[in-house]
Amino acid sequence: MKYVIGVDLGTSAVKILLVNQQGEVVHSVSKSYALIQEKTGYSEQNPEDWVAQTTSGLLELLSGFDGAAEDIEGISFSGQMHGLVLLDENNEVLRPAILWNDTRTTAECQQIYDAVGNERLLEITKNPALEGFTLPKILWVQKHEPEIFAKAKSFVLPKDYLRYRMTGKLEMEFSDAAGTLLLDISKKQWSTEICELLNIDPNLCPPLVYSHDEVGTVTAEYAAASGLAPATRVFAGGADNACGAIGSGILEDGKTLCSIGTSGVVLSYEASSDKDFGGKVHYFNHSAPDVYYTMGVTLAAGYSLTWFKETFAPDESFDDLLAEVGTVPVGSNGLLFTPYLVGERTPHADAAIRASFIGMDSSHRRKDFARAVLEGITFSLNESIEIFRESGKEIDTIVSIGGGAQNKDWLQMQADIFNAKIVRLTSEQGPGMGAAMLAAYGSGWFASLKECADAFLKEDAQYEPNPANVENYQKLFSIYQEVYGQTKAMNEKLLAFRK
Ligand SMILES: Nc1ncnc2c1ncn2[C@@H]1O[C@H](COP(=O)(O)OP(=O)(O)O)[C@@H](O)[C@H]1O
Ligand SMILES: O=C(CO)[C@@H](O)[C@H](O)COP(=O)(O)O
Repeated sequence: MKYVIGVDLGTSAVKILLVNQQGEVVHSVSKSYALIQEKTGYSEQNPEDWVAQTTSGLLELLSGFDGAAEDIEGISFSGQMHGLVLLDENNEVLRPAILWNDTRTTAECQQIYDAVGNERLLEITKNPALEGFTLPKILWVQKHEPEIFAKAKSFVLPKDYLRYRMTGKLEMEFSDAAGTLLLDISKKQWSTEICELLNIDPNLCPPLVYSHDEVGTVTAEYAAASGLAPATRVFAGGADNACGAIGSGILEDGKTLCSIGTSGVVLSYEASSDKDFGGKVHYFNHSAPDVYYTMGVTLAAGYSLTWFKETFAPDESFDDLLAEVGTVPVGSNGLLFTPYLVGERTPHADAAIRASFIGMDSSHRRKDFARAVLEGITFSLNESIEIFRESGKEIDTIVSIGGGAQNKDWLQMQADIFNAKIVRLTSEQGPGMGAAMLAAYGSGWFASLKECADAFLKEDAQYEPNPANVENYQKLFSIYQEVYGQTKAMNEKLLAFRK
């Protein structure tokens, strides 16, 4: 039997899947790492932690594997998007990585609009300047840490750095490059125009490859450290949302995905780059060759739940914390939560907004708060679904993945709030499975990713919307939508009091 490995370098943890030729996950390991949040709006990680935890995860995975390391034909990656890893001339990391949920760069977004112009930026990149994207982070380092920036010879994204440490070779692939705001997404080339307008040396941008491209094999040094065989073929991999789409079979028109990880995403397949969403949703290159996807992003989706657990139930598991949410009625007995803990992206690109609980009553107990948190996250994702429906997309079935797909009450809530059938696959680990599928396709096991998806992906359960709940949630959703406008100015005044 032959195998492939999919490595999902997430924000909360690296998840490693060993997958056989039938698409079965025969072994998986997860290793977590911390976020560094020194100030409000800041979010960083140490790239060495990603490497150390992946290496230790691979060692654990291989020690529990009864085949030979040589049976593992290929490895590929899925990575948290947009995070800036700056490297010097020896490819040494110059500073901690600045992550996708770091929103310190509002001034740099304005700098981009001033230099490039809103319309031209949209023409080239198909996206607006958002704090989370990589280019504003590069400009922030250029302005605030000039001595570090002077030493920078290249930049990569999180999983590209991890892959570099395995192969000794530096590349970026199209699906992650799309989230830098430096890629001409239709031409699939770095935009020298944007680089010149912002005084960025285009040589900082690494060579571009496709997600399924073989970029080398594992170095002898990394093989010795991880237990992998040196002949293991390494494939470039993709942005976690692009890989999540592959791992959920979002490979043709009309397919929609909801992913609740640290962030939350509603994603839709696009065959071409010529649709016009006016920048309301992100528009990126897929990890399937030469196609695209659009998506709306909730910055703090699973992160809101994690925050709630760590603050109010640090010693309990997610399952224990959520055990009673099914006994609380729709609407959490009048308690409403907006998940703006670190600002928001879709539909409100706003780094200053913060979260609210509205309607707290002395009768509310922890289970009401827990349900309100789940409902608020799901309402936020529903705002992206509304944008897609308003653009004419028909959304009647949604594949749900990520940590959020582990809870049955939450899956039913998604069906009721999205008013669509929710499908859960046998593995909710879409991005890791997508990465494994890129390795399987790259290794020549299948003629296309679609063929691989047909062989590997299986439905586990379906959740149908309950009409009475749908009606109540529609009323609650319109109240939810008012909260942003009602709290925006107050949050701006509170900015001065934040850490
Ligand atoms: N049993 C569970 N039930 C519901 N949500 C969960 C559960 N376990 C984890 N989560 C949520 O899933 C999130 C992690 O999902 P994951 O897809 O692993 O994220 P990432 O890829 O960002 O590291 C956590 O933030 C948490 O809120
Ligand atoms: O910024 C985005 C997408 O634009 C995030 O979706 C990141 O890619 C992180 O993903 P998770 O760790 O939540 O999976």
